Amino acid sequence: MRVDVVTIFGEYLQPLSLSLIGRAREEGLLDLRVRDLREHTHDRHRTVDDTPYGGGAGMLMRPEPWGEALDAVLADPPGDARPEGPVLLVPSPAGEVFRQATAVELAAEPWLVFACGRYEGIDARVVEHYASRGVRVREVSLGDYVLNGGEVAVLVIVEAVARLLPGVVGNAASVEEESHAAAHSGLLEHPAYTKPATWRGLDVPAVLTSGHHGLVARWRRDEALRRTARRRPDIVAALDAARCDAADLRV
Ligand SMILES: N#Cc1c(-c2ccc3ccn(Cc4ccncc4)c3c2)n[nH]c1N
Repeated sequence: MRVDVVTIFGEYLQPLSLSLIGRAREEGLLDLRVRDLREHTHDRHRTVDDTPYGGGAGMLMRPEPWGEALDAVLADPPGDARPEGPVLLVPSPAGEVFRQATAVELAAEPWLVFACGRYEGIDARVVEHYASRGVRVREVSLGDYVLNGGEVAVLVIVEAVARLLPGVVGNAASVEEESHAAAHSGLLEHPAYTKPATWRGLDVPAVLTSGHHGLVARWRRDEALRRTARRRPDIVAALDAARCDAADLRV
């Protein structure tokens, strides 16, 4: 997978050189390229922002540098790019919420491009322009809280997507068994334990040392349901609704 990131704070993305994602880059599973938006400014102060039309607090990012930067990225496609080009991801507090299902979708793409805004965001015509040119543009949000820019979202999204690529996470089965994984029917993960069997007076649940795989599976499922019901009633409600829909289809 090729990933291009346009940003004014490239050093924010240095964590993507570490650990599993760093190794994936070294092994050629992930080709991550960070590009400096300021290279597409032409004034002495390398200005990327200006005041918002209509007034309001803060500054917005000017469209011209973004147009030049994104045109340059799109003019340099990877060999396996789809005919329809990349998915252009624009982190934004007003975006669709990024979920595991989004990560699964994006992991099937050969090329992702991120436009990392700062200040109060990017002039809206940038998204409008590239969408009108047929680029698949998605404004995405990490959730209902406010960050200072898009770089943190890129760290999260690149890690969530890259770890789904074959060969990135050593034990592919563990990826399948995690919280929110489809194989787990979207439930939260059950509690997990390792040695010692007793730690500070706390014992590992006896069923897990029983050697009875059926009972272990049942206990894990029950614990996942219990934890999900307690912490994420929204997931339980969505699963119930989906089950009702499926039942309606069977009538
Ligand atoms: N993804 C994501 C986000 C962001 C986010 C993303 C990109 C930018 C660019 C600039 N800002 C700052 C800003 C802009 C407008 N309103 C308030 C703050 C950003 C925030 N905030 N919260 C999330 N979940």
